[in-house]
Amino acid sequence: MHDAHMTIAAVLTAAGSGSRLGLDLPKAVVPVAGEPLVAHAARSLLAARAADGSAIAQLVVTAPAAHLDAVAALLGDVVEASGADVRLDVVGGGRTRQESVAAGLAELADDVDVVLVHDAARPFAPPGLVARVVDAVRAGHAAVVPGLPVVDTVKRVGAGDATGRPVVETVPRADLVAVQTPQGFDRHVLERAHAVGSGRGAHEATAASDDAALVEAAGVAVWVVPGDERAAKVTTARDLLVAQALTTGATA
Ligand SMILES: Nc1ccn([C@@H]2O[C@H](COP(=O)(O)OP(=O)(O)OP(=O)(O)O)[C@@H](O)[C@H]2O)c(=O)n1
Ligand SMILES: C[C@](O)(CO)[C@H](O)COP(=O)(O)O
Repeated sequence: MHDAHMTIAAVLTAAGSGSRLGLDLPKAVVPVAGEPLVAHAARSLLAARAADGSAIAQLVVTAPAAHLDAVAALLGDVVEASGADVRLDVVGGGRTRQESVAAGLAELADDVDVVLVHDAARPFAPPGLVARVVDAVRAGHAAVVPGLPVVDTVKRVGAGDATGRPVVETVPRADLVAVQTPQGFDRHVLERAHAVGSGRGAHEATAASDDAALVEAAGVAVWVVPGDERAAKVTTARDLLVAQALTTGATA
């Protein structure tokens, strides 16, 4: 894990439908500031430089089946504009995010040692955050996630009725973080975690909502580094309005 010549790849998940956003287009190809979310996310990944100056060498994008060619053309332009020598692969996604990441991992080049997994739905994760995650993996942590403190009071609730649910307890929040992407991994740790957890991936009810959960379930420690508010996820129509406002400088 301390080899200065490790090769970095990123799996950029963009194959979701965006059902909570509720538009006709898949979420990753919805434009903000004139460009689809997936293009913004890819540009940020490619702009990142680790402490030793290294950058992402392979970008694997998971895309909706009906948009494979369009996403490949779009991301080809982003890679070309970056001026970097980057291998680009675009693959069809799976039924869940977990399956999509697994499909992306299957495309990794042999010499890749460090894998980032990032959501196109987090289009404005700054390059500095990407670098922070890579540097922590290189420092010896096999699994690294960015996390932000939880600002609301958090309560566990029980089964209720049509009017609401009863509080079971107030959860102490000092030790809680809200986890973002990109998440960074030793390649073999992530591949093994996906292999162990593959039986969960077919259905949303059982699939892991992030890759670190699969690594935890495989018994490997996960390390948290400071997250960044700019890496917020676009999930709902309101999130999209906020992203549009922040990129144009307007108030939301
Ligand atoms: N089968 C899937 C589902 C999700 N994703 C990606 O995983 C990221 C996080 O998922 P989420 O925000 O839940 O996206 P959607 O599944 O598109 O949204 P929704 O749950 O509202 O349908 C997104 O970049 C999304 O494109 C994916 O690649 N393949
Ligand atoms: C991976 C993730 O973005 C980390 O916060 C999140 O788990 C995705 O969750 P979703 O249920 O797919 O929105």
